[in-house]
Formats: sequence, structure tokens, C-alpha cells
Amino acid sequence: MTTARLIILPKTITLVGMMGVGKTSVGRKLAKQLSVMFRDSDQEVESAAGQTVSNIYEWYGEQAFKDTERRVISRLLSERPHILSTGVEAFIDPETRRIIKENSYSVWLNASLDTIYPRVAHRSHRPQLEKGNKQEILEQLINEYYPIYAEADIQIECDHQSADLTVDKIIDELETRFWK
Ligand SMILES: Nc1ncnc2c1ncn2[C@@H]1O[C@H](COP(=O)(O)OP(=O)(O)OP(=O)(O)O)[C@@H](O)[C@H]1O
Ligand SMILES: O=C(O)C1=C[C@@H](O)[C@@H](O)[C@H](O)C1
Ligand SMILES: [Mg+2]
Repeated sequence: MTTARLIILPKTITLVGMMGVGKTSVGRKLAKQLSVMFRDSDQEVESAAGQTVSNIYEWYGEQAFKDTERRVISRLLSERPHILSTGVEAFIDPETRRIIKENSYSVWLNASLDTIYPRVAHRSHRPQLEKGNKQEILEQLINEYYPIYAEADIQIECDHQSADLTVDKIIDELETRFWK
């Protein structure tokens, strides 16, 4: 008889990557699989500030959002190990990136424009994509952000695979790299 391996998570797993890649949906499944809490930094910023991400951008500006996000992520990473899904720009901000790298396993969910674009094309609650042509903005962000996301501890290719398979690959990769 084979028995499932019991994994006691030593540190939080922080998911980073582009909008629509699946940080929230994969993160929820991963948390369930590892029997730990799931947290989403965008949702935590919204409850800390009592405002939506869009309103914070509109009324206080991008820098105010980033500063709040950094404080919220720092607090979350001082709590017991869990799965943390982050906003698109969290890992791009140098100080927030340092905090994530020092205090958690960072995992980049990587996917191409072809995978991401159809998922976000009709979204209206994300301020970055409201600034112009969504496909062009996504292309620009991919060029600018992917070399920085590549600094994450591990990278999972998410094109053409189910969220469940992505969860399995994250656990396999972390076991190989850190838990053997
Ligand atoms: N294979 C897949 N992996 C992940 N998500 C998928 C997949 N196929 C379809 N989806 C869908 O794509 C969407 C991914 O959105 P999700 O909100 O999880 O991304 P995100 O990275 O958290 O985005 P954001 O940065 O905007 O919060 C969900 O609606 C999810 O159901
Ligand atoms: O798509 C967007 O415009 C955004 C998405 C969120 O993840 C936020 O964290 C981000 O800064 C803005
Ligand atoms: Mg999300």
C-alpha cells in the first residue's frame, strides 16, 4: 500500500506573476492540498484600506497602493506558513521583492500572452489594463516584468495545463529543491 507524504510547510509559498495567470485560483487549490490557509494580498490590501484596488489607484495613486501592499505582505509573511497570492506588481517593487525572497518560497507562475490575454480581456476591475489597449499593455508588462519574475526561487510553466497540474508541479519542484 502507498501512503501520501505528509508535508509540514516550513515557510509560506508566495505566488507571483502576471494578471490572469492563476495566482488566486491555483493558490486556493494549493492551500487546500497542503491544508494551510490561503491569503491574497490584493484582498488583504482592500480589507486593510477599506477600499478597492481600483479606488486606491484612482484616489491615492499607484505609489500609495505599493506602500500599503508592502506593509500588508510584510505582515502576512510574519504569520504562520500559508499560501500567499500577490498582486502583479508586488514582486516588481524592489523592497517588496526582498521581503518576499527573504521570508518565503517565491514561485513564478509563467504563461504566455496567448494564455493570459483571453482570461483578462473582459476584466474591468484592474487599473493597469484600463489605461489603453489591453493586449498592447500586457505585451509591454510581459517584456518589462518577466526578467524580474525570473528572480523567483522557482518557475512553473503554466501554458496548456490545468490548475490542478500546476499545483502538483509546484509541490514536486519545492520537494526537489528544498524539502529533500
Ligand atoms: N489552467 C488554468 N490555470 C489557472 N487558471 C485558469 C486555468 N484555466 C482557466 N483559468 C481561469 O483563469 C482565471 C485566472 O485568474 P486568477 O484570478 O486566478 O489569476 P490571478 O493571477 O490571480 O490574476 P490577478 O493578478 O488579476 O489577480 C480564473 O478565472 C481561472 O478559473
Ligand atoms: O491588473 C491590475 O491593474 C492590478 C492588479 C492587482 O494584482 C494589483 O495588485 C495591481 O497593482 C494592479
Ligand atoms: Mg489574483
